[in-house]
Amino acid sequence: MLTFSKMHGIGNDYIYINCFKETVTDPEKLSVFLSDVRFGVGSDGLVLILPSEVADFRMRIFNADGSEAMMCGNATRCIGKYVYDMGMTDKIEISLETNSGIKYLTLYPDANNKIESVKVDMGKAILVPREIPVNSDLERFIAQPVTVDGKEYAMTCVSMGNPHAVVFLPEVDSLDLEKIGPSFEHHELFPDRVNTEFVRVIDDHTLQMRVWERGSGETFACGTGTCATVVAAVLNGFCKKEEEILVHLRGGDLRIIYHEDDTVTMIGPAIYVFEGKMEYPNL
Ligand SMILES: N[C@@H](CCC[C@H](N)C(=O)O)C(=O)O
Repeated sequence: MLTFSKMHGIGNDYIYINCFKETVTDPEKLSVFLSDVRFGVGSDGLVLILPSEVADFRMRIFNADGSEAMMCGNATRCIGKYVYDMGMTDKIEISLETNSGIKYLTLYPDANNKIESVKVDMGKAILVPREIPVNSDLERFIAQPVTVDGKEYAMTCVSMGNPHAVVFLPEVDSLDLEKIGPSFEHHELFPDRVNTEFVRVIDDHTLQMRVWERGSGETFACGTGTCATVVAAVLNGFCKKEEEILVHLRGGDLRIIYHEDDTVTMIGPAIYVFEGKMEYPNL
């Protein structure tokens, strides 16, 4: 039998497997299987919690289509909660190895000594320039023109270990993400595909965001995408560095700070939903 847990960070839900106890032989296929709501459990993908030789723990994250990603902001917070609540650590400052380097987590326990929220030092944002002549350095990064489904958008491309294209729009509620999301994801500009954030600026401390995730479709939240969004908002002059920005997503809110040294801090909740057991599927 395979024991798994379902957890979510503001609705971005993954199946978590504790690989200190379980062995997963084919995580790509297992992610596709488990993510399916009818034949599996239903999730945005699969997260493995593993031992690490360079940090306290290690994370591997697979999208619902089985592709492995470099980083996942919401899963970092959930792993922080999992390892503390399950008694795998008694530290509230832990390090987590990811495919995009080591991330540092601060865990905040509630009155029952269960973790309710987690702060993650997400490392440095990397700006992705456009390859056309420009007048200034900043112009190389912001408002890059892209034509999608015959319509022109201005996007700011930011890597948080994984790639994000951030598009600011006057409103995002009426967008047909099932249609434009895949067109961004598979656009010829992104041979490795891309996560796309559609963002409305509410004021200089508040943003609203919807996201189409590479490999999983529209999700209720994306941690790395929210960080990329705040970085893009600062670059475009909507927000300021060192100020806490509240981002409203479909599943809840995240608090993000883009620092002077280009590192990004993310703060948000982590929720344990249930533990399950299943026969290891015939993949
Ligand atoms: N939901 C995640 C990001 C998951 C990976 C992404 N879809 C990719 O392929 O890069 C988050 O919270 O950051």
